[in-house]
Amino acid sequence: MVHGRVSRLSVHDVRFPTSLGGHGSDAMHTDPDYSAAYVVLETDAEDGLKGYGITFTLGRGTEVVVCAVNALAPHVLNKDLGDIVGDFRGFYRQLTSDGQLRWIGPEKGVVHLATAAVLNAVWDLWAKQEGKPLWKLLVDMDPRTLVSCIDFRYITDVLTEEEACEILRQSQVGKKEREEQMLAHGYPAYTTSCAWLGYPDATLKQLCSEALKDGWTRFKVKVGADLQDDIRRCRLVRNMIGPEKTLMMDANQRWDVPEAVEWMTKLAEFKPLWIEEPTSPDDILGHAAISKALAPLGIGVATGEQCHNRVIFKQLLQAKALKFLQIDSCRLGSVNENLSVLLMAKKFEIPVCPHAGGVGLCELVQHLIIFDFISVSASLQDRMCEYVDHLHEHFKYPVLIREAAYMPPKDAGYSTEMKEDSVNRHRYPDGEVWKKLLSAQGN
Ligand SMILES: C[C@H](O)[C@@H](O)[C@@H](O)[C@H](O)C(=O)O
Ligand SMILES: [Mg+2]
Repeated sequence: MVHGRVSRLSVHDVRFPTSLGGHGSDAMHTDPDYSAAYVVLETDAEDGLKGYGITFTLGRGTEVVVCAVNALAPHVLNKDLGDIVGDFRGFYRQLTSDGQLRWIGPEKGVVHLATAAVLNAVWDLWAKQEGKPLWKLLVDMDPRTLVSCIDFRYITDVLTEEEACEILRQSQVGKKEREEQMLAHGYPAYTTSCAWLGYPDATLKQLCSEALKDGWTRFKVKVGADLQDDIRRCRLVRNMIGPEKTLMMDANQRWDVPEAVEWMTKLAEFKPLWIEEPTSPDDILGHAAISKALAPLGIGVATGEQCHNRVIFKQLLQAKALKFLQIDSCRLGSVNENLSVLLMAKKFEIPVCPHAGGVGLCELVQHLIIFDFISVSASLQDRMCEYVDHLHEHFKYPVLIREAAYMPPKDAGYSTEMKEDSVNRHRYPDGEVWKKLLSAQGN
């Protein structure tokens, strides 16, 4: 049972110099250093368990998220864990509705990333105390308790608590079989690792042929900076993977609405399943216009990795602005808010294909999507979870990929815990890795 009072919250600025190798680069983020604001929660329970939570950042700015986490800390410190999870909706609302802090959000930007980091740590601790991996904690929870974690404010016009409960009740049928299916075969994944924008063609070719050997059948390519480059790179990848395998494209918000349509019309010959983030993540009607224009070409719009909150997802769904919905475990307000989006997607019959990669996103989001399959969507049709092959070695419970599928984690918790040594070495700016790099740069 859940027990203990939160006695300490610490937060670390942890950065990995991925920009040195062009890893993670796209048309808008040309030099990301995959980073995290990393939260550790301790309690007075004397059970040796701690809660770990991350939110993903790209390097500079992580210090700002760390500040925001510290600003939220008074809401968590000295709280009884049982009281937090016993009224999780209330606690979520307390964090996101702080009468002063909400002015610098609300439920968006830095303060929401900080909320995600803190709540991810709470979920990790809860699952650890229950001795279950997070996905299993969620799968075993009765519908009433699950929905009691969700703040339905601003979404009751499309999803009420009763409807959410009903969706979960209906999906009880066949749950056991789906859990067995996940344990045996895992959740299908696609890879983004081969075709970051900063990779030269030779690297792209080599990584693509390795991925094919490893059994990958779905590939995502970064596009959007230069049309001729895109045509060359997409042709290269399509030729290597053949006509049957799946290709996705990701523009990371590079285009205006008409530009997105024109550009994608020129890339249509490579038969992409989707174009991801064609324009500003805030432009709901723009996404709808692009979706409509590209539908006759068989190209769907995917978005969500920079979608602020459940309200924007609600409107994207209402406006028929997307064909694939990409939840993010660290941008939305943790599991609580993600649950509401999974349930809305189910209601609108839109497949969820989570955003992952970064540092730790694969570790976290696998729990959500496995839960989604078992307890909400009950379908694998048009669904897959992103995978990126970076930085897993820094995690205590790294993802396990088998035959291009995420195998359900077995360890208790939310797989958020990093190795202590990795954290120490990559702490910014005084960890060993950064001390060396910064002094080499003359800083
Ligand atoms: C800066 C990052 O690597 C992004 O390019 C990445 O999250 C990407 O959009 C993705 O879909 O994986
Ligand atoms: Mg993307």
